Order: sequence, then C-alpha cells, then structure tokens
Amino acid sequence: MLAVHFGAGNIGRGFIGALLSKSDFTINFVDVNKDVIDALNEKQQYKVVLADENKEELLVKNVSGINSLANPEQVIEAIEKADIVTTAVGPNVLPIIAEIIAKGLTQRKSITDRPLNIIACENMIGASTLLKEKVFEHLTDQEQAEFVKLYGFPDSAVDRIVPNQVNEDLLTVSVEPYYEWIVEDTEIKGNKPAIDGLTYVNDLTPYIERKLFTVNTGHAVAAYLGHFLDYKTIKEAMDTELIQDWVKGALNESGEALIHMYQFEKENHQAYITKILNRFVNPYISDEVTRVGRGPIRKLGGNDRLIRPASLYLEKVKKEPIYLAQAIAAALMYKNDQDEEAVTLQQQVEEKGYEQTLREISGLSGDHPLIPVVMNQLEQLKNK
Ligand SMILES: NC(=O)c1ccc[n+]([C@@H]2O[C@H](COP(=O)([O-])OP(=O)(O)OC[C@H]3O[C@@H](n4cnc5c(N)ncnc54)[C@H](O)[C@@H]3O)[C@@H](O)[C@H]2O)c1
Ligand SMILES: O=P(O)(O)OC[C@@H](O)[C@@H](O)[C@H](O)[C@H](O)CO
Repeated sequence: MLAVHFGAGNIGRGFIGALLSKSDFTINFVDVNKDVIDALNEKQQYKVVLADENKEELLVKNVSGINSLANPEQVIEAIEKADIVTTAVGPNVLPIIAEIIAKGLTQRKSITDRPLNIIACENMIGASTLLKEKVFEHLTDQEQAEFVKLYGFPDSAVDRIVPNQVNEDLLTVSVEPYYEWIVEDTEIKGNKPAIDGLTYVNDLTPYIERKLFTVNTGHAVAAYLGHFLDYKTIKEAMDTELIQDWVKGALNESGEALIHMYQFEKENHQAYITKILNRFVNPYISDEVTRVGRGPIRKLGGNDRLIRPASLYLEKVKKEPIYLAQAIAAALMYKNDQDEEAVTLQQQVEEKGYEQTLREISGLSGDHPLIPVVMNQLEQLKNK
C-alpha cells in the first residue's frame, strides 16, 4: 500500500510517517526541502526515538522522497497510484499544494475510478475541508461533480508534541510517546484506510476543539507569556509558578467553554488538562517557545486557539476571559525577527495600533466585548 505524504517535517516524519509505516504502508514523502528529500532517497529509512527514560527507537522503513519543486510530475504519478494522501505542511501551505493535488487527481481519474482519501493533519479546524475547496478551485464543474463521488477529504485532529530537532542525523526525529490521530469517517470514500493507532469518529468537532483549545491554547499561553518573560523553552516557562498559574487559568476558561459546548464531564476534562500540563514539562523534550509561538497572525485568527475559546467563554459562560485575554495581549506584543508573521504583526501594530490590529487579524467586530478585555490586559502587561 502506498501513502503519499506532503511535508517531511517534524510531524510528517515523527508521527504520520511512523504510524503509516507501522501499518505496512510504503511512504512517498513530498517536500520542498532538498536536503531532507535527498536524505530520504539515499537512506530509505529513518529513526523515530521516543522522548522518555527508555528512548525506545522505531525504524521507519520503505520511505522515499519527491522534491515537488524539481519533480512535480513524480508527485502527480504518486497520487495516481496512492492508497492514501496525507499532509502536515502547516495550514498556510495547503492552498499552495492544492494545484498539484488537483493535477494528480485528474491524472488518476483518467486511468482509474479507484476512490482515494486525502487527510490534512494540521492544527486547524476543517483543514481537509479547506484543502478540498482549494483543490476544487483548479477543477472544471464536470470534474468537481465526478471527483466529489470518488475523493474524500475527511477532517482530522492530530496530537503529538514534536519539537524542532537537534540530532546528528538529519532524518532522525525525537517525539513524545503520547499520540492521538482522529479522523471523521463520514467523509471517507471507499474503504476506511486501516491504520493502527488512528481512531474514526462520526463528528470530529468536539475532538478537534477539545484538542486545539486545550493542548494548543495552553501551549500558546506558555509560549507568548514565556517569551514575554524571556524564557526560551516551554518547560523552562512552565517550571515558573507564575506562568503555570497563567496557563492553568487560561485552560480553566477554555475548559468551562468546552464543557458548556460539548457537555464533557468536568472531572474527565480536568484529568485531560492535567495530562497535558505534564506533557508540557517532559524533561526529555526541549521545545522552544519560538516554535510553539510561530505564526502569531494565524494563532490570533478568529477560529484559532486563543480568540475562539475566549469568545466562547464570554458568550456561553458569560464571564470575562482574563487569562485568555492576557495571552492574546502577549501574542499581539510578540516580537521575533526570525518569524515572518511576527515581523508583519509588529509592522501592523506600528501602523495601526494594537486595537485595530487585533480587530483586523481576529475578524472580531468593532464592538466585540473581548476587545476591551484584551486592551485592559495589554496595558497591565506593558506595566509588568
Ligand atoms: N510539531 C508538532 O508538535 C505538531 C503536532 C500536531 C500538529 N502539527 C501540525 O503539523 C503541521 C506541520 O508542523 P511541523 O511541526 O511538522 O512543521 P515542520 O516545519 O517541521 O514541517 C513542515 C514541512 O512542510 C514542508 N513544506 C513547506 N512547504 C511545502 C510545500 N509547498 N510542499 C511540500 N512540503 C512543504 C517543509 O519543508 C517542512 O518539511 C502544522 O500544521 C502543525 O500545526 C504539528
Ligand atoms: O503547530 P502550531 O504552530 O499550530 O502550534 C504549535 C504547537 O502548539 C503544536 O505544534 C503542538 O506541539 C502540537 O499541536 C501538539 O499536538
């Protein structure tokens, strides 16, 4: 069985590749990073190391790479033959890979009517749905009508902390032992891909929102406030009582909103939070706040990990989300010359001020009650 996976980065190699390989898939990684692709073709295998005291190693075999910039025709050919297509490229890259996926599906359809599922494994609500929209922009009306019956784009939620890598070998990837991969099965075309460790559900919404608004919310709070206080890693930040309290405060707020929305058992949700807080302080992982805080414009989006739980808390719980607002303020203040979005964000702040920048990036209406709460927290942070 052949898997074509876009994005041979941390989560691509360290999670999706590892799981697909365990279920006997051969994996064609597609990437624009020449060094990684060359190394995959040369070695045809790589190591995944579990970041705990045992450092158990898994050898991922039968892998190869395609450089999509140099050899787009090979990508098209791979999609023609694939049994599954997955991505882990980052939400902003989905529109960029859509065209070649459309070409691959078009070529496939000219040869076979075999169904195919394309699963975007990104930290975003509705990532596969977005990819489908972008792919369909490259198809005629007739192709769209045919493809919709054969090609599924099921949404998914993926959870495994894979930090930036500092190994001698370029391909080796160190990952936390914990993982969760959930896929919405209502959109699947043909047989459900049999992948060990993947869970199918009928309705992904509670799962993706619980994950994004707990793991990623907590992570973002630790990253932006950690950076504000000059900490370099998530663990360093979390080892500080003050930041730990801020993260817990934010997760209590997002938790109350989630419990209200999805009727989760309060105790179960608290246990979920506690487990996540322990994952953040894994001593075998060094995760930079700059990785976790990367892309602040995306992270300040209206449906993302900070604004959406804060808005839900206001709307459903009817209280002011002080801790989430503080993290939103820290995200607005986030400066990092190495991060393109952080640079653009600060240019926007310089030109338009914090309040207008927040409105434009988050899409919150001018009179949204969250805005004064954030502005108040911002003033307090400036004085810290
Ligand atoms: N690292 C984690 O802990 C983690 C966990 C869950 C989900 N995710 C999600 O997985 C996705 C990838 O994150 P990551 O941490 O692996 O990032 P990463 O930067 O390590 O990997 C992304 C890969 O995509 C490649 N890429 C960029 N443009 C491309 C293109 N046009 N075509 C093909 N490949 C391209 C990059 O070269 C890189 O190898 C993100 O959506 C992220 O939110 C990450
Ligand atoms: O990947 P991002 O930029 O959306 O978010 C950064 C981290 O919070 C994220 O990568 C987590 O490590 C991951 O989502 C854990 O499952």
